[in-house]
Amino acid sequence: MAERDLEGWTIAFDLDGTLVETAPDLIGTLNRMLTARGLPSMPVEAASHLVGHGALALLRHGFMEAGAAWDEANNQPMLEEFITDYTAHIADHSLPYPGVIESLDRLAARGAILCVATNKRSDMSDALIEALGMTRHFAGIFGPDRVSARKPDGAHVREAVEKSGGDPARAIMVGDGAPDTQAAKAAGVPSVVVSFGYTPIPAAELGGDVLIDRFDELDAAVNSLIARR
Ligand SMILES: O=C(O)COP(=O)(O)O
Ligand SMILES: [Mg+2]
Repeated sequence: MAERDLEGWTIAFDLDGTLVETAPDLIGTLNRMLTARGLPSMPVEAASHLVGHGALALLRHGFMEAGAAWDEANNQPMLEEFITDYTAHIADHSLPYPGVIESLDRLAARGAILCVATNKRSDMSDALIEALGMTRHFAGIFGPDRVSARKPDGAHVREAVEKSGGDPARAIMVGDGAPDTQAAKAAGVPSVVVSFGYTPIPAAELGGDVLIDRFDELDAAVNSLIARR
């Protein structure tokens, strides 16, 4: 039996690029919207750095990188078109990264509360996590619409932890991008950065406290952050 040494601790996870490899489906939707307008599609590897600030940012910057004009007046219909297509393809290719499920099980067995703090809208986050059979792992799933401000605002992490029944003074954020490390810092929460996500800035330069290359390194990262406290 694992010792319940993480009782009272909450671990908040980013979703896209941290728990789940979602870029193929997100960029798939972007590419269908580009090609429908006669614009060139983007290779997933070249576009994945666009993921992390929500669907509207992905669309806006994806269209601009494809050389298309972006009219802010059309934000709402473009976002709706994106959401309709993406929802229909939400788990065509998306899968949890290797070791994620085992890692979540281990942390829960050690007594930690687990939650999700993502810039993906909550309904799509719920749908993705449910499609992958991962809902049972989380005390709560918090897109920007379930908190008062989105990452990089610290309120996103703080409120996700509190609404999950945890205490921000005993919490850790795990993410792949600048919104995650900045939100964690603003919330006074230490952060673990995964090196395999979607950041345009090198993962080692995001200002996280510990960098990991694989999920089976997360237990040790959590241990070292708690020991430093
Ligand atoms: O959907 C996005 O762009 C970002 O999602 P994330 O916060 O889970 O990385
Ligand atoms: Mg992310």
